[in-house]
Amino acid sequence: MAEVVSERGWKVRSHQYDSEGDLVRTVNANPDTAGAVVNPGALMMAGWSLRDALAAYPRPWIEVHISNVWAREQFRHASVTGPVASGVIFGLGTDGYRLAARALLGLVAD
Ligand SMILES: O=C1C[C@@](O)(C(=O)O)C[C@@H](O)[C@@H]1O
Repeated sequence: MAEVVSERGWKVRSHQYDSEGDLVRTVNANPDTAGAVVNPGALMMAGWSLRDALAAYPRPWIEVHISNVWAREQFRHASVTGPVASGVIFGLGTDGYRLAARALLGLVAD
């Protein structure tokens, strides 16, 4: 991702947390970013606080899931976060992160 966005001079800030509160604080603390790529993990199904934080995030953001959630259990087929994303990528493995970074370049004006 860092290599993809470097063409615009952007840097990647990378955060990984297990707790929803830490994720919410991170989203809220970074409104000054060009955009975001978020894999909410299982919080896609019930992370309403994260959903609200992402809905308030003022920049484009892409939801990424490494696995094809539609090919998995029924409970993974609905996302509470996806509807407030600029776009969603799933099932393409970790390439999804690179593709999301590329999509952000297109969504954010120079
Ligand atoms: O934690 C994960 C991983 C995941 O977000 C993925 O990247 O495929 C898909 C989620 O349903 C699951 O809970």
